[in-house]
Amino acid sequence: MPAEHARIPARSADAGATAPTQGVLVVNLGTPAAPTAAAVRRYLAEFLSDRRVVQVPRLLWWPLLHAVILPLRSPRVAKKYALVWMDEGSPLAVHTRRLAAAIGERLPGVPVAHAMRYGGPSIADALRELQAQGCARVLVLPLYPQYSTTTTASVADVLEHIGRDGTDAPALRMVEQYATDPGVVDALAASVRAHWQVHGRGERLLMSFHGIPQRLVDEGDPYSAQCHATAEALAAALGLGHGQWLVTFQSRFGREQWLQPATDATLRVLAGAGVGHVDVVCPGFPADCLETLEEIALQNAEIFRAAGGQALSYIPSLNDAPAHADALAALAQRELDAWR
Ligand SMILES: C=CC1=C(C)c2cc3[nH]c(cc4nc(cc5[nH]c(cc1n2)c(C)c5CCC(=O)O)C(CCC(=O)O)=C4C)c(C)c3C=C
Ligand SMILES: [Fe+2]
Ligand SMILES: [Fe+2]
Repeated sequence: MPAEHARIPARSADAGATAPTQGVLVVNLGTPAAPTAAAVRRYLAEFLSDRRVVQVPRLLWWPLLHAVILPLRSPRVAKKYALVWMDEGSPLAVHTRRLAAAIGERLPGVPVAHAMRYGGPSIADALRELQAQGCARVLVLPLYPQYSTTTTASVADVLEHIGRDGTDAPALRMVEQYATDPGVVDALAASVRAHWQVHGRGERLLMSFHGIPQRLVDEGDPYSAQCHATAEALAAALGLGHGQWLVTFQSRFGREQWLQPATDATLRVLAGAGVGHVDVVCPGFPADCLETLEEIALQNAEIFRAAGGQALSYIPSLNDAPAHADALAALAQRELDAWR
């Protein structure tokens, strides 16, 4: 299934006869610059001010965010970041940077950059950089395999603004989703099999995706359906039968009903039912981050053990694995070829 893409108008759409130089911009969510309360607060302030992420009316949300949520949450979350921080920085930043470089190695003659939706490097700066390298057209590849209004559409918002604000910018297209891209699904399946070879096979494979409010799905957000499509494709590639795998949703934020079933509650149920070993893979996270390394591999592993389970085995994200870079470079190349 080809990745869908949206055309985003840009002022400087090229009209020349020679093929314009094409570039690729890999975009991820963003992450704090340091595992400190101050840096986490700056990051969360930008992230949680995005109307795509929190839809509470601003008059209510702004005071609640700045007077309650940021002061309470930032120091607590900073301690979690500190547990998974790498020598070169936040895992999300490190893996995104490495993956973009690996994609670039596979696309000779095509400049490849990376950017973050929140924090830096900014999408605007990265596009200026690609333009300075001669790119008249840039394919934007958000590292969100499943489309959501909370994530992908927020990247599109930024691109639309850049296309409209009158500044000279490359022509832009965006990959909207690649939930069942065969190359990525095969890379995921190979990574699960490799993990089983080294660590043995758990009694269940739990596929845990980041949640969103159920209300958004009711309003038409295709995210949940695409998570299930990814999971079905991965289960098929692994030859898993009914009962051997489950889809769950993690990282709930706020008091609203989020997508069900929840990863932590499911782990408690499995442990209570006598399941000793579970494997957890997070196919919605192309790069390891706080939500995989701390929430799943540390916190949920502890929840599972405390509920009577023996071991939760976390299968890392694909990160800059060669098969992952191969698949995303091939996806980008197909999109670039179709844009000639
Ligand atoms: C699959 C991608 C993601 C979706 C969909 C998503 C929705 C979403 N997230 C929040 C709130 C938070 N998410 C946080 C961290 C975080 N989220 C994603 C991805 C998706 N989020 C990633 C990759 C990360 C990790 C970032 C990192 O630095 O490693 C956080 C920050 C951590 C915390 O304070 O707990 C928040 C907050 C909402 C509200 C939402 C949908 C409405
Ligand atoms: Fe999130
Ligand atoms: Fe979380």
